[in-house]
Order: sequence, then C-alpha cells, then structure tokens
Amino acid sequence: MDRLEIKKGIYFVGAVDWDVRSFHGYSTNRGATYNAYLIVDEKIALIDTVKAPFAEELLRRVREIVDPAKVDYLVSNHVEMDHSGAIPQVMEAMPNAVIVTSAPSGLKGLKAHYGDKYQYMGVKAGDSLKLGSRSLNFVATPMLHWPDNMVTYCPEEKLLFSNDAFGQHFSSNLHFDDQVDLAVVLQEAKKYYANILMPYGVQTQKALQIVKGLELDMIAPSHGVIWRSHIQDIMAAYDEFSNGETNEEAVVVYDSMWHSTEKMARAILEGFTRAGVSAKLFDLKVNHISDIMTDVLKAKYIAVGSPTLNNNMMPTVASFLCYMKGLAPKKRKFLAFGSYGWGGQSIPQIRESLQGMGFEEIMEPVKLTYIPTEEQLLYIEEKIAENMG
Ligand SMILES: Cc1cc2nc3c(=O)[nH]c(=O)nc-3n(C[C@H](O)[C@H](O)[C@H](O)COP(=O)(O)O)c2cc1C
Repeated sequence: MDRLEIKKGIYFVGAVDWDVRSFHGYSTNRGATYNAYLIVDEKIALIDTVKAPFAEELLRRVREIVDPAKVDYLVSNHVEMDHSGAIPQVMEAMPNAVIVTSAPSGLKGLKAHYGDKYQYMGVKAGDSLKLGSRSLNFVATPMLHWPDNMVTYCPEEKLLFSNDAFGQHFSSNLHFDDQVDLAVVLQEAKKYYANILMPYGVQTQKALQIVKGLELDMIAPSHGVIWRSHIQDIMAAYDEFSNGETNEEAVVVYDSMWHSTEKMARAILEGFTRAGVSAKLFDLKVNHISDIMTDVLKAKYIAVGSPTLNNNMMPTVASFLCYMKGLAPKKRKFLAFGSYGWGGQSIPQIRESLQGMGFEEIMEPVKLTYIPTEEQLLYIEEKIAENMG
C-alpha cells in the first residue's frame, strides 16, 4: 500500500473510492476519495476518518506508520459520515485517542451518530492544540456546509486541513494538484461547490477572507487532490464561485415525451445564440441534475420546459426544480415553456416555482399546443434574442 508522506512526518492515510457513482444523489462519474491525514509528532493526531466501508484501508495505512494505539487525537472537522463513518472501527484500534471536534455542534452531531462512549474534547474558534513541534489551530466555518464544520490549520507547516472546502470528487492514485489534469480537477471543484456549497456563498466569502490571511503552502481537503502548486487557482475559483455574480450564460433545461417541448428548447437555445449568449441545452432524460447545477452556478438565464402530463409537469422537471430550489441560486432570470394538449398546467407550474425562487421573468411563458410550427419556432428564437438586447 502506498505510503504518502505529504510533508515530513505528515501522511495521507485516506481511501480511494474508485467505484462510487452516486454520492447522496450527486453523480460522481470520476469516483471520490475520503482523505484522512496522520501527523506524527510528540503527540500523534489523525485528521478526519473515511466512509465506514473504508475503515480498514485507513487503518492499514496508519499501521504502516505507527501503532494505532499510540494515536492521541482524532480531529473530526466535520460530522458527516464520509469523514466520520469509520470512527467506531478506528476508535477500536485507537482506544487512547481523544476525539477533538467543534463545540457545541460537532460534539452534539458526533454523539448523535456514535454515542458518548468516547472521550471528546470540544474546541472553539481560536483554540489551539500543541502536538510537540507543531500545533493545530481550529477555525470555525459554520454552515460550510453543516453547523459543525471547522478547518484545522498547522502554522508551523503552513498547512490547512480544509475538510470539504476546496474538495472535489475525483479518484486518483496520485494525490497532488500538479500530478493530474488541472482543468479536470477545477471543473470537479466547481461541480462540488455548486452541489454542496452553493447555498452558503456568504459563509464561503467569510471563510475565504480568513484563509487569505493564513500563510499557506499546502491545502489538504477531505476530498480529491491536495493543493500545493495551484493554491492561488483554487482560491480564485472559490472567490468566483461564491461572489454571487452571474455571467452572460444560459441553461435550457427540459424534458419531452414526443419532442415538441424539445423543439421549443432548441429554438430558445438558438435565440440565446443569436444574442451572443453562451448557452447549454440539457435534456433531463440524459443529463444528471448535479451536472446541470454546475452550469447553473454562474448562469444568469435559466429556461425550464415541460409538456403537460396528467395535469402536471413531468416528474424529471419537478425533481430538477426541487433540487435547484434547495441550492438557492440568486439573481437569475427565467423563462417557462412547454407544449401541451388541452389544459397546459405544466407551464404555469414551472413559472410559479421559478418565481418562488425569487427569479425575474425574461418574458411571458411560451406555451404551445401540440407540435410547434416552423413559424412559431422562429418567433420564439426572435423573441428570446430581442429580450436579451
Ligand atoms: C400520457 C399523457 C398525458 C397527457 N396529459 C395531458 C394533460 O393532462 N394536459 C394537457 O394539456 N396535455 C396532456 N398531454 C398532451 C401533451 O402535453 C402533448 O401531447 C404535448 O404536445 C407533448 O409535448 P412533448 O412532445 O414535448 O412531449 C398528455 C400526453 C400524454 C402522452
């Protein structure tokens, strides 16, 4: 098993999940990693654990370095089970370890998951733990993305254990940013931000201000590659993801039973193209909602279409709208559209849903009976282009 020393006396002891394709509903086409780190000093500290099925992989890596019984601290930066799931197995092997977590939310969350049979130490923002030649400073990052979240900074090493922040779902046997394709990991970081952190832009901006004040030569997140050569790139990307601004970009999202709504979606796409707006077309039958959200992150315009099916929008469209509502994008402009036979309820339903998200309408909904004519399609295209002007 590879023994990766990321800095003298500090090791990657996490796990690579090559096969995971759905992460609580988010599509992870490139797999994932659950990163844990071991710091060997006068005191020994494990930073985070892994998903439960990977506990043995973590313990095997630790055993190659030290006897797990000698581990003094288990720092849990985040309660969620992709980082804490292995705590029961890990604590069996590390009975002397004290679990260090945020107070009060980390303590409350971990006890609700694993009981209070372990020795816990609650820490607050500004608290520090001396390991020997190194220390660990705890920085609270509440709601990034749970109330318990914190990050751990080792000033002597200029090393930030950032947990979910700056992470990406990307599996690789190489663990540094300069050993893999940067464009791919930045795209995965964008997808991660869009699907996990998008509702917390304000908190992200606040955390970025703190992180910018730290001397850094390495950021070790809990998912994906460790940043050492491209720290400025990922910080700039996070600033852009979370600044609340949108770009002149559009997403056109739809489902269709007999291609009429699809024809309308393509005409809308043409309208954006005519107006010089960068636009992407997403058929919900073949695109995952988590991939669509990656483009929604910076898109100013969102067009959503569905035919009417039994007095409703199609379930795929309802699912997309429900998911997008939760991720709470702001300051968007929308268009509702669709084909129908007799009642046409899907179109006002979509409109109401998007209005409920606080979006502004680009123009009146486009609602057509059965198959659109060439003239109607051309009209849609022109109308969109006109409304972009
Ligand atoms: C199973 C089924 C149920 C439908 N229910 C409704 C309905 O309740 N109200 C309505 O206006 N149209 C209804 N329609 C008609 C479709 O909305 C219409 O055929 C529309 O043009 C389909 O658009 P599409 O080609 O994008 O799928 C239904 C069609 C099907 C196949």
